[in-house]
Amino acid sequence: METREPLHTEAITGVILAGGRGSRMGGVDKGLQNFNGVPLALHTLMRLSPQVGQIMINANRNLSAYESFGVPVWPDSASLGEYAGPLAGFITGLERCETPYLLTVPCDTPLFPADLVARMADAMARENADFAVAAAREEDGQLRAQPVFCLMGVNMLESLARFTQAGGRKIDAWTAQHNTVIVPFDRPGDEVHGFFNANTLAELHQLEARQP
Ligand SMILES: Nc1nc2c(ncn2[C@@H]2O[C@H](COP(=O)(O)OP(=O)(O)OP(=O)(O)O)[C@@H](O)[C@H]2O)c(=O)[nH]1
Repeated sequence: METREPLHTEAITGVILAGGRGSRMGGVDKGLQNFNGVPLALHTLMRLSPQVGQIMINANRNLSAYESFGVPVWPDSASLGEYAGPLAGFITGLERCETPYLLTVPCDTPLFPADLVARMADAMARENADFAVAAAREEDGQLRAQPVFCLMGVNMLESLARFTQAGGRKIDAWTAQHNTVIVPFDRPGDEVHGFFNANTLAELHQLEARQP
């Protein structure tokens, strides 16, 4: 297989996915919940900004609160119906992206690696892949893909539109249709809790205690 040119991180736009219902957190707007005194989406923004060329937030509520963080904020279009899941945020990101590549990150995983984008971009270029998806070793010792951490070319929009119009809603079912490289983040030195996410307020408080 032919190896592609290196993929420069300036060519990547990061989209912070904060558009969910947050039902396991009692229906609150997850991205606006504080993590060590900083709203989760803003914490994510600060961690992601040095890693990408551009950044935006995908949110469906409290848009002015997100806008106060100083980056573009885009809600999902109505085309898939309300709260269609993370792929609705992928579509929004791909439609609004002004660079050749888009990286998705959730707003509820505040300790994700500082070298996330560089390693995903390297792997994608090395394998000449359509997608790079992060993987992390979970508490049971298994290495599992974290499909919401996904790097792709903006040319994937057409494929995603087709997939979702046919009723598809699962990220991994979509990426499986293409050439995907899984990028493990389990080297010695990688933060063990890097991909722990907070679905409930109790999990959010547990994560605060793990902040290095
Ligand atoms: N744009 C958009 N993003 C979503 C939607 N649903 C989930 N997400 C995002 O996808 C990521 C993973 O979401 P989940 O934890 O599965 O869903 P959630 O809505 O945040 O929380 P629960 O309702 O408790 O499942 C989060 O970053 C969410 O903000 C949606 O309908 N639209």
